[in-house]
Amino acid sequence: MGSSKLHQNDANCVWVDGPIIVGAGPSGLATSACLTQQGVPSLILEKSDCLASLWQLRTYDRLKLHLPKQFCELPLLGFPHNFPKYPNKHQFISYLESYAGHFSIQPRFNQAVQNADYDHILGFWRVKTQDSEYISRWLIVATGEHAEPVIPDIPGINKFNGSVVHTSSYKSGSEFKNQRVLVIGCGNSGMEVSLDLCRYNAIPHMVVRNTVHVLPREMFGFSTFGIAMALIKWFPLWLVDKFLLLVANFILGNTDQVGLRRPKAGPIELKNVTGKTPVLDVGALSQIKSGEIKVMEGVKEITGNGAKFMDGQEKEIDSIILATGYKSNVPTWLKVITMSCCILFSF
Ligand SMILES: NC(=O)C1=CN([C@@H]2O[C@H](COP(=O)(O)OP(=O)(O)OC[C@H]3O[C@@H](n4cnc5c(N)ncnc54)[C@H](OP(=O)(O)O)[C@@H]3O)[C@@H](O)[C@H]2O)C=CC1
Ligand SMILES: O=C(O)C(=O)Cc1c[nH]c2ccccc12
Repeated sequence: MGSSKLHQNDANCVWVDGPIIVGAGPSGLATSACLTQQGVPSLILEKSDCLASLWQLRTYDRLKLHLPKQFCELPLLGFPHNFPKYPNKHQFISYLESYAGHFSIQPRFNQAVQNADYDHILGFWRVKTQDSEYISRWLIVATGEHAEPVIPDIPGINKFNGSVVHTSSYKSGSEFKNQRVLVIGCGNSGMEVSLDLCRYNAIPHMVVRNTVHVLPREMFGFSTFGIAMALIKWFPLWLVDKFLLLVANFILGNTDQVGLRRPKAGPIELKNVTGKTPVLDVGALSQIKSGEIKVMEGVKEITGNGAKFMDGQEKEIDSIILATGYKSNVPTWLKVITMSCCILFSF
């Protein structure tokens, strides 16, 4: 079974047996594998020329999963046993490639979906890419929340003389040796990139405009995420949040003192309400405490060779890294969501 049989006519119209899945990332692959196991064919349309393009093309060299492997494996086929607790990106990609191979998943690459419309009269989805129209009764959206980088409009940034890159193009601090680097954003990307920069003797200035929950990656040898997921089965959410914060303060100290103020809502409540992920500390915090990573309040303005901050400080800067996160691109191509015939998946 695996990939769908395709019926293509001269007008580049392709009839797909089974669902069309948009996106060959972890969710798309997992969905296709589960359908295959049930004897249902499917077809994955992938914008890029490879699977898991976010992982292959838009992650930095030293990236490791920050959740233990048992929380990141896909259904039906787990990680190889010799993988470490926190697989690196190369291991994760090779796992996804063998996963696709195992289930004979062959995405159609270089197919950027431009428009998906449900024909209510005929009961079909019409999914248009740059060179074909695919038709199926079912559409599965698996393009994730990280399809496009968020590039904020920061006053003066166009006049900056140095380089400006988003974290999705950042590979390693080797390109920033001895530079003063402004890292805008303090999510997991901002923290990990700042740490990587320190390892190459760059001087990161990390902009923190808001509150943030920093938690240790592990508590007493167990992953914080695993502890949180186990406790939430037995205790109310507020109590688990209180426990996590108590232990986090015990292990990390009071993060307020280094300019990382905690939100009023606890880490799990915040994730549930706003989707904001806690930062799992993999070493940046100790670099902040020792002053290697400088925490700056929000940016007011970028100048030709530096930045002015909300608190009135001014700094000379050589490069800027936007660690400002990602967004979904679904609203650009899926105009009407009919929940009964469209399923949204997120890894
Ligand atoms: N090792 C791993 O497994 C890693 C996992 N990840 C995951 O990838 C996902 C994306 O993470 P990430 O790329 O950090 O994105 P996030 O969306 O988590 O963080 C973006 C950060 O940028 C800030 N920001 C956005 N716009 C501006 C602006 N105009 N000025 C100043 N600050 C701004 C946000 O602040 P505010 O809160 O105010 O909006 C926030 O601090 C997360 O789920 C994360 O956990 C990321 C890196 C490593
Ligand atoms: O890494 C992610 O994307 C997460 O969502 C991690 C996460 C969500 N909720 C938590 C609670 C405690 C520790 C980690 C997490």
